[in-house]
Order: sequence, then structure tokens, then C-alpha cells
Amino acid sequence: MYRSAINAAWTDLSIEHKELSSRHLRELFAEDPARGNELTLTAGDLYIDYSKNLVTRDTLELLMALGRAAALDERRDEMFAGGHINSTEDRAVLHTALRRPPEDELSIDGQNITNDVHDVLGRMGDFTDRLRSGSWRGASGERITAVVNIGIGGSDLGPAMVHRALRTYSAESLEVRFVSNVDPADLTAALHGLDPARTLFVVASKTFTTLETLSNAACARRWLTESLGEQAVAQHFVAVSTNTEEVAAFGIDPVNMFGFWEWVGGRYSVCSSIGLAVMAAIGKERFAEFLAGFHLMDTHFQTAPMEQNAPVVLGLLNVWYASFFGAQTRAILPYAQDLARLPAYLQQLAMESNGKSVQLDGEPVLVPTGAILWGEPGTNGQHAFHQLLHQGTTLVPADLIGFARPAVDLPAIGSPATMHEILLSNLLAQSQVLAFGRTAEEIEAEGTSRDVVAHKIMPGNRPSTTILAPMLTPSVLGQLIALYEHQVFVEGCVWGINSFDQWGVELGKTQALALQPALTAAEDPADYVDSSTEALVSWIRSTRTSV
Ligand SMILES: O=P(O)(O)OC[C@H]1O[C@H](O)[C@H](O)[C@@H](O)[C@@H]1O
Repeated sequence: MYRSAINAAWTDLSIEHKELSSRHLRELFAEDPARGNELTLTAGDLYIDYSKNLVTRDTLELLMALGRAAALDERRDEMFAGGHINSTEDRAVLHTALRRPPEDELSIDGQNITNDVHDVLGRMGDFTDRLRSGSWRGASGERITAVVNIGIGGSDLGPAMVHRALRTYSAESLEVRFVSNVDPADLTAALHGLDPARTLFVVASKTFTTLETLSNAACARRWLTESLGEQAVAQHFVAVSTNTEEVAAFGIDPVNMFGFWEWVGGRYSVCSSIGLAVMAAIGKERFAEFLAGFHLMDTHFQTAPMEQNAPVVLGLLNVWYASFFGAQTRAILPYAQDLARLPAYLQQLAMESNGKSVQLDGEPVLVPTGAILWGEPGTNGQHAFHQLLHQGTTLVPADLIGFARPAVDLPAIGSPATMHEILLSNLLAQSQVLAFGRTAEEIEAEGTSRDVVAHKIMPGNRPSTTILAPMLTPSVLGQLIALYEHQVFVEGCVWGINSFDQWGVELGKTQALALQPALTAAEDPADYVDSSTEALVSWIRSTRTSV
């Protein structure tokens, strides 16, 4: 029943796609001028204009039918209730439980996990209060002035992105830095200029077995103990993990460990103790506002009718472009420099979740699934890759994200507008030009010479969604992240894939370990399965010895 309903909805949408292929957003707006006001959504503090997408109201009805056929409501409820929807790892997917208010109980296997969540938040709050007030001292009695988060993937991208985004809310007395790459350049740069006596490391790893993180943590530990001695570790290292045993084996006292749970996926973990470095920077009160923002969007996702449900509408539009238009990528264009790391964060969220080619039952997926996400803050991207967005041969749906008020504004010299007003006018212009372009007639009318007209035509009809909020606050950032998390969920449901495992990253890790001897052994072990790897190793070995 479920499959056949999806197939029927899919067929209807295929027909719709053919019909719409010959239409232009200019016509769609001319036919339905109210769409600019009405194809919009309000979710928490976010105002979302999706009118400049390649859909009519009929298309939207068909997309809703697809969502209903995919049993979105039931699947969402199953996720929120702790069903083991991560079937290949037999795990619940409960990142939403990390942001429930204390009184909002959730019982899993007889355990009220909301209490567990708030117990850890309480410990994080006490610890970060001590750091921020200076009552937590280093081994030689000095105040901690730098926190270095060592983690990778979900244990880095979330806190690093959020820390940067909430820069203006951060305490000046505590500098927070991030190390992720096993490239020694990363740790070296992060430690540059730091005083061991005033530095605290947060080793963040869900599994506490990740090679990059443990390698960096071990080097950081040596850096510290060389100057302060072994006994300094207790005051200068804390861990964030689900794996108490490995934390202890590394030499961090579990008393200085902040736990979370296997039902929190790495890329969904910024609300857990993985956010410790963020809490250290912005304080527990602001962190609570951040979590409340997520919860607001969670509640919207759970309660808003489908047609007004922002993650549902946007998630279905993502399916529309990926699976029907074959759009392989989507651009994330924050018109906010503080969101510079948002595209990288969303890459992990979306691509590790939905970069899959088998369905839940192990059968191949027959349609294109997760798109490649990429992007840069506006207006920088305009001077780099927007040319392709406007006149290239590839369809790239774009999300433009902006804020009505900046944290700080500056008067622009020689213009009545402020710098922030200039920024926002660029956002508006891009959304308009992408959609409506400029015709040959319009260009000719400007007196352009005939042989240049074709080069100057702006085809338009390039879809974009504009997401606006009053200001980039902790709560708004939480809402924005949750908006994307739930879109990913919606897409995964429709495609019938498991959005919560990541088997595709495992083989590379074991192969890297297997190849280490090829670089470290005195004699080249020369036991390769392919001639390309053999030649690469040989080149590296000879180049290293000849330098
Ligand atoms: O937090 P950790 O266990 O160290 O994992 C860090 C990262 O590495 C893994 O390879 C996964 O692909 C990511 O989803 C995860 O966030």
C-alpha cells in the first residue's frame, strides 16, 4: 500500500515536472501574483519565502501527496518517540530529546531521559560557570583563558560553526579554538601563542576511538605535560563522549567527562555535551536559549499542518529538485559573515545523512537522492561563483539566508545606506535576478550592441528560497539548524533511506590504517592491490628521502 501510494504520487509528479519544464518563473508570477505573499512560511522567528521555486500551487499539492504517501507524520512521530529508526545500527534517533524542557518527560525503556539530559546540562553549566568566572584554575593556579576543542566531523563542525555564528555573544575573557584535522598544521596553528598553564582542552568524540581526535589529543597532552607535568592533565583536559572506558584509558578522569548517548548521531550532536566549548564561550543561559530555539522548531515540525510546515515544504522541494530535475547540488548562501561555516556544517548534516544509494530494505534507490551542498557567505560568492548560478548550464537551487538587524552595523562611506543595508540589498537582488533574469529585448533596449546581447542575457528561472530572521541570536540559530535537520529527515523518508547511519566513511578509515606501514616502514612493504597506490607511495617515499 505504502509503496504503491508513493509510486502513484511519483508518477503524478513526473507528469507535473514535464509540464513545468517549459514554464518560466516570470509567467508563474504573472499568472499568480499573490504567490510572493502566499507561498511563504512562518516558523518560530523565521520568515521563509519559497515563492521563487519552480512550482505552482498544483505542484505543491502533489508534493504534499508524496509526503502523505511516505507517511511523514507517522515516521516523524516514531522518531520523536524513540523508535529505532536507525535500523542498520538498531538505534533510536533522539537528538530532539536534547532540547526538551525539563518538565517535558520522555520515557525510554522505563528511564526518563529528559532528566538525564538536564543532569548533564547542569554539570556543563556548573563547569562552564567555573571556567568563565575564573574559579576553575590550571595546575599552576592560573586562570584558564583559552579552550581548545579537539574533535572532528560532528564533534567539530557543530561547535565550530555555532561558536563563530555567536561570536558577538562570547565572553572576551575566554578564547575558544578548534582543532580537527590530523594534519599537524592544524594543532600547531591552534596552539600557537597559547600558554599551557592557561589552556584547557576539550576532547570531543562520541566514540573516543577516532584516530584524528586521539592523535591530536595525545599531542596536545604532550605539549601540556612537557611544561606542567603529568599531574596537570586533570585540570587541563576534559572529555565529551559516550565511551567512559576509552576516556579513562586515555588518562582523563571520568569525573571530568560530560556524557551523551548513543541515540545522538554525531552530526546531530551540537545540542549535547558536544556543545561544551560553545557553552564555555556564551554561557549556560545563552546556551539554554540556543536549545530553546531548536525546541521551537521541533514543535513546529510536530504540530504545523503539512502545507505550513517549513521542514516539510522545504524538504519536499529538495526532493523535487534532486529527484525530478536531477539537480545535483544546492547552494547555501548566508548573507551573514558570522555564518561562514554554515555550508560546511550543513554538508555533513545533509550529505552524510542522505548520501545513500540503497533503501531501508537494502534494495537500490532508483532515483537521485541527496544533493551536494556547498556555499559561501554573500556577498563574497557573488564575486566568485554566482556567474555560474546565473548563466551556467547547471540548475543550482539556492537558499539565501539573511537577518533584518545586524549585531553591529557601520555607516557606509559615500552612501546613505549602512553596510548591513548594502548586504541585504544584495541578497534581495540575487533572489530577484536568479528568478527573473533579463531578456534579450530588455538588453537591446539598453542600447547593447547586437553581437553582445546573447552574452548578456540572464535566463532567470533559477529557483531560490529566502530565509529571513530578525537577528542572528542563539535562539534563531537553533531554529535554523533544526529547520535543516528536519528537512533532511523529510527527504530521507520520501527516498526510503536510512538518514542516520554512515557506513560509507568506514572503509577509508581501515584502509588508512592498513597503508600507514607503507609510509613508516624502513623498507617499502610493496604489498599493494593496485599499481596507482604503489606508484604514489613510491613517489612519496623517494621524495621524502631526497629532501
Ligand atoms: O565523535 P566521533 O566518534 O569522534 O566521530 C567523529 C565523526 O567521525 C565519523 O567518521 C563519522 O563519519 C562522523 O559522523 C562523526 O561525527
